Amino acid sequence: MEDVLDSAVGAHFSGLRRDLRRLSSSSSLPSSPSSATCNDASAAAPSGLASPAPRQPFVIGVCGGTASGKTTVCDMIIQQLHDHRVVLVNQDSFYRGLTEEESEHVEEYNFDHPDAFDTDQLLECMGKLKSGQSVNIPIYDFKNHRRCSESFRKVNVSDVIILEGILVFHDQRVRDLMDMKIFVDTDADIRLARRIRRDTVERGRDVLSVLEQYGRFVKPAFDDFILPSKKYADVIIPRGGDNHVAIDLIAQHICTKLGQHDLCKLYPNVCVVQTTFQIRGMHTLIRDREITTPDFVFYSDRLIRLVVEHGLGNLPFTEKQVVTPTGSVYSGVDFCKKLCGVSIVRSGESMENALRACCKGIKIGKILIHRVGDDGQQLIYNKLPSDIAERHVLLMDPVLGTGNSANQAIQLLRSTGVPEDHIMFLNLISAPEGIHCVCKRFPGVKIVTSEIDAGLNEEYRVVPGLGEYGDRYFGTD
Ligand SMILES: Nc1ncnc2c1ncn2[C@@H]1O[C@H](COP(=O)(O)OP(=O)(O)O)[C@@H](O)[C@H]1O
Ligand SMILES: Nc1ccn([C@@H]2O[C@H](COP(=O)(O)O)[C@@H](O)[C@H]2O)c(=O)n1
Ligand SMILES: [Mg+2]
Repeated sequence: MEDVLDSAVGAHFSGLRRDLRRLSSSSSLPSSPSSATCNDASAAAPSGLASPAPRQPFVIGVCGGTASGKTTVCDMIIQQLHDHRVVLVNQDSFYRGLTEEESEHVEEYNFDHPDAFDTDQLLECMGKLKSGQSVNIPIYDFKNHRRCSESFRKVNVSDVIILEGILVFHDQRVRDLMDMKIFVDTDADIRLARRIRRDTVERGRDVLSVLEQYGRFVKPAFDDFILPSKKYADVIIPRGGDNHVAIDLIAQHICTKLGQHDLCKLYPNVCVVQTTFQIRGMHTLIRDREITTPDFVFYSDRLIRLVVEHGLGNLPFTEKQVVTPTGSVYSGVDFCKKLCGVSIVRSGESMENALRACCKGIKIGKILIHRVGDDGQQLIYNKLPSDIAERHVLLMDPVLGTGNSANQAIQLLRSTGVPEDHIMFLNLISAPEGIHCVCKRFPGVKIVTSEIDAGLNEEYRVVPGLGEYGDRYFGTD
């Protein structure tokens, strides 16, 4: 046991960028984005996975004058949210089709008035999407001012719904659906220039008709309906798609919101590594009972490394300046040096290599907890660095189940003088019961995990879980 207590030569580790700590994520189900094909059933979300109760999608409203760059901004946000399922719903899809008579006098028709849209149908579709049902959305043809009678766009359930259109802030019922409202603010002359180009190139109009429509309907409607709705915006983006800073900030905010599992909101010290398809894929592999031991070890190691890096990224740091080989000053940060690992034997030992790989020469202590009966836990062994009370402690156990072992280990660390807020518990999967148990008793302890599972079964095993982790990792199953 003594062998594992390496002599520390100052921790040296590669931490994640500190700002990533805000981008924690839940175990929501990444899947392919919604299909955008006509009459086409798209890929369904995978079923039977380790998701908590389904959460309502995050709804973003994007409003702004014609040709302000709404669609462009939405596309840029979607690109940045590539790890999440995002669907774009255009208010334009809900334009009422013109009757024969209206078509004959199309130049008289006001496409910029709220009555031009079937808002009830939009509300019905949005309501279904919010409640997790897929919907068929009409396809509108700007050339003949009608909806396509045979085709529709099937939109599937998703993590984020972006609703975009000139009048999406006009109706309070539509506004009430939104978790975030963005107004794209672009100069009127730029918008008119873009509109002329777009409508002549893409919508089969001539310049004169565009100018005529603009002066008669588009501009007055902007002044009467769109501009007054700007006050409802949470964020105003000047210059539309040219404003990369604003779009980055918005995408980051959405990621943060998406990443907030309900338990993360309840306990601010719970961090879930931001989910990606890679992470989801690795979880799929290690949870598969058919996987071979080498594969289980390989993918567990990859996930553990991510959790460890995420944990290290949450440690305090100090500012530091260095001189680069060009003689310039680089203002950076210095890692927290006083830290150590403690693994809960035996599964926690699987996490030691990742910690060593990140923190050169780190001291790693051990705690062995022997289960006695169903409810009690008895600690039978520990070997910890003598100066542990002065260190930040990364406590490691791949599975947080009931929370009993974790609490017992944390209690032991506390009794050696480690302050609660110097303890970070790293694991791969957490049961909500375990999170409640630890966070209620030790609210200052930080928990970093890669997924929060559904819960515990009657045998106190995490479900869907991944079985006896230690046996699977060390090949003794
Ligand atoms: N930042 C930009 N620079 C140049 N052209 C742009 C920019 N943003 C949008 N456009 C062009 O202007 C037109 C209108 O943009 P779009 O995003 O469709 O606006 P909206 O959806 O608000 O009507 C499109 O042809 C688009 O390619
Ligand atoms: N048949 C139609 C329907 C709508 N319009 C114009 O489209 C504008 C809204 O779309 P944006 O992408 O520009 O937001 C709106 O200003 C309508 O005038 C149309 O010309 N013909
Ligand atoms: Mg558009």
